[in-house]
Amino acid sequence: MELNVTELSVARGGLPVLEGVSLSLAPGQALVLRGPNGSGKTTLLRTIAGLQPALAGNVTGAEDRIAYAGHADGLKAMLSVSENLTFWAAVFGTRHVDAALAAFALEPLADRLAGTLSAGQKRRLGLARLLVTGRPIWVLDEPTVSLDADAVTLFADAVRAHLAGGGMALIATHIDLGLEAAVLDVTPHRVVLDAARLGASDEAFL
Ligand SMILES: Nc1ncnc2c1ncn2[C@@H]1O[C@H](COP(=O)(O)OP(=O)(O)OP(=O)(O)O)[C@@H](O)[C@H]1O
Repeated sequence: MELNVTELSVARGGLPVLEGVSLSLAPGQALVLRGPNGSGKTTLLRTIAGLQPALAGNVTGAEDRIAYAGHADGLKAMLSVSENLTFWAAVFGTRHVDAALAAFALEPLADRLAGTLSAGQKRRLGLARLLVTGRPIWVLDEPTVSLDADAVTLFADAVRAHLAGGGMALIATHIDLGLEAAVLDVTPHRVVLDAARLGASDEAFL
């Protein structure tokens, strides 16, 4: 089943950021989002993932099918690496964490408390979580932050394997992951606000 986004308009802090964004993903496909800092990629991904409401437009094919990985890794600091994955596997109703440990070279760290990991190791664990969700659509916001070159390769391999298994991936990234993926530049969809509208937002900065 495809993911379809139609004429989506999204807002952050009460102000419109992007409008008229349409995209679709079929099983086995990846789409890379591009755009300068602050252009609205995170806001778009969060809206597609259902973490915030859209101003206008539709998202279909997303319900209970998206695994979202944002800037925060969402780890339990006082659980070990394997306990973190087991926890998330239970949340998503899956069981096996070994493949996820292996895909991100986490076996040597399996018994380490997540809170003691380096930034790149935490990121690898956060990405390994995707594999235990069992969900077909990966929505990923700057997934390679803190990763070294070897870990970027592991990540790209994991995405390729996911796609080969009929999964889908929507990825905001500033780097070339070497994936066969279509590219959507959000720049033409940016909303240009005048000074009056910029001063009109009273929404809390969350
Ligand atoms: N919590 C917030 N409240 C108000 N405005 C916000 C909030 N978070 C982001 N913004 C603003 O919303 C706009 C879009 O931000 P967003 O994070 O979606 O951009 P981005 O394309 O993901 O940027 P980057 O490439 O730097 O990660 C920016 O102008 C940003 O300053």
